[in-house]
Amino acid sequence: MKIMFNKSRVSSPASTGRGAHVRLTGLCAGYPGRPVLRQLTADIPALAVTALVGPNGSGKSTLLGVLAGVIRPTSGDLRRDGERPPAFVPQRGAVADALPLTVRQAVEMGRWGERGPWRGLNRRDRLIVDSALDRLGIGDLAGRQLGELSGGQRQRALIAQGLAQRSDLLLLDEPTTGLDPQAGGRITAILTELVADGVTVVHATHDLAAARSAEACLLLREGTLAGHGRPDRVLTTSALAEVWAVAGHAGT
Ligand SMILES: Nc1ncnc2c1ncn2[C@@H]1O[C@H](COP(=O)(O)OP(=O)(O)OP(=O)(O)O)[C@@H](O)[C@H]1O
Repeated sequence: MKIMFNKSRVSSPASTGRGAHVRLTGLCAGYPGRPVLRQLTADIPALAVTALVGPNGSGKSTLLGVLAGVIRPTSGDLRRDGERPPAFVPQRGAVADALPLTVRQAVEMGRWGERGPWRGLNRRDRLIVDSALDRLGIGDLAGRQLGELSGGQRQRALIAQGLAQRSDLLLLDEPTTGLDPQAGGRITAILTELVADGVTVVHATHDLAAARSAEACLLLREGTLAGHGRPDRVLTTSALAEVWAVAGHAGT
């Protein structure tokens, strides 16, 4: 992300300071006529899993969009280490179940950013796809249609597609939503394992168990930061009650 904006700055690389992969300073962002994120100042640690937590409409997906570089900050500063564009894994519900794609074809799409959709994959691309399938434990599903898979299997295919982009920053929107606790726990464990491969992981979640197993979290309340840091310190019963009480009051 190297674009410079009038009132905001998005810059890379190596300017975040020690230990941070992304540094937000006074960051504001939203949609035309709809400000959402207000004055966020926080670090997202490198080589860790960070959970974005907050009620519906608190701005988690908007923040993911900013981190992905698809939503421009209106003011403030975003600094990010790393040269490669972030990889974004959308909400499972946003991806049509009936897409006539095999798991391998879906994961191969992760190479399009580098190769272009109309150029065939080379040997290196195919090795990267094989490795992403293996990492997510779905090599044996490679020939199956996406639409035939369970929710947890399909989610793993989407994460493998993100991994095939070979970014050092993986962003995921609610990767465990709609999964049973076992499948959700498996996804959470996989995210933790990816850190050992050199990936910084940020995911938006309503799953408190997943959030608590992250190394860091950002708790959002109506587009502002209600807390950030270690989940055991931030996601206290009183903080959660307060944030959700505000959301209830606002009718979200
Ligand atoms: N494309 C858009 N245009 C205008 N406003 C939007 C758009 N997308 C989201 N919003 C608004 O921005 C605010 C934050 O939405 P966002 O999706 O970031 O919240 P969230 O915390 O991810 O919510 P959820 O948990 O429901 O997914 C909401 O008030 C929402 O209505």
